[in-house]
Amino acid sequence: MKPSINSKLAIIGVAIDLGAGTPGVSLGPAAIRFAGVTERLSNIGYQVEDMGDIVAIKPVSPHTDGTNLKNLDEVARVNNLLCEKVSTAMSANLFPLVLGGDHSIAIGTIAGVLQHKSNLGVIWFDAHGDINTDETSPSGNIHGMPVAVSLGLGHDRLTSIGGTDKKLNTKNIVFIGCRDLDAGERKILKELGITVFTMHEIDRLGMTEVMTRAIEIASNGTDGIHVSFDLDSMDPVFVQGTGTRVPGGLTYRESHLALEMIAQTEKVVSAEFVEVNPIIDHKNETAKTAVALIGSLMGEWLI
Ligand SMILES: NC(=[NH2+])NCCC[C@H](N)C(=O)O
Ligand SMILES: [Mn+2]
Ligand SMILES: [Mn+2]
Repeated sequence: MKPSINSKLAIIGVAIDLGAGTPGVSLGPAAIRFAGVTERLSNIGYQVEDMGDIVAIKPVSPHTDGTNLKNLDEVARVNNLLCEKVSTAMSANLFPLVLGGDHSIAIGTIAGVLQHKSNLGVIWFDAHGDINTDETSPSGNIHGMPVAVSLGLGHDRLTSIGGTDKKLNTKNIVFIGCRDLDAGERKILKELGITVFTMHEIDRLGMTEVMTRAIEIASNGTDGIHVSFDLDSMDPVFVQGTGTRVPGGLTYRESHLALEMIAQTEKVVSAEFVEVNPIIDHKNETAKTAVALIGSLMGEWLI
């Protein structure tokens, strides 16, 4: 089997749970490595360089600057480091595969990729919208905000990461699998005209049609596609080990089919798999699922 994309790959772990409400996703990178991610990718012909983990340190007091943003200082510090690390990997012509950690790390990953790809398309798999700002967030958890930040919306400690001029374009972002959007998020999504394929559209149109449309949106006028995969996009029966489970999600095969179709485009420049929480999991199954999904995105199934 031949890798479908850049054959040199960097694994970057981010051991952080400070952006999430439930502790434990900081152990995600270890769980995914334990489930054999490096071997799996080596077996399909990738040259894998493990760049190790960025480790978050729990602050004494969670609040900063009088905002409702939980752990803002540390989430910002970690994402600045991640932005640099992703950018360094891409400068060395390595495909950055980022392992979470909570979804706040998409802030650093995307900021890093934007240093190299100024017209980046994004396919975002999630039960949630992750497009809250400090003003709309019901929780203050930063993992519910990375899409907004990557568009330049929200607190400047976050939007400044990687440079305020390097942001995503709303017309090239597409969501897959949403089924739990906050009122404020619906408003933002509507105002910005962002395409969302909720579970309703997936049920109606089928995953093949949804992905055909999604790939078109993320490809149109872009210089690459970033895949951000929150394990909670899948149905809870497949992912016990994730903190914000919502019933009625993607099936195992729907998820794989989607990633396989993206792999076939050969336009993927970076990816992240987030919200794997081994503490609440059963026998590391969620990390194993993540590794299998990574295999599909990286072209394992291609003959
Ligand atoms: N990456 C995630 N799992 N995000 C869940 C976000 C939940 C909710 N919308 C919030 O803002 O708090
Ligand atoms: Mn989610
Ligand atoms: Mn998410």
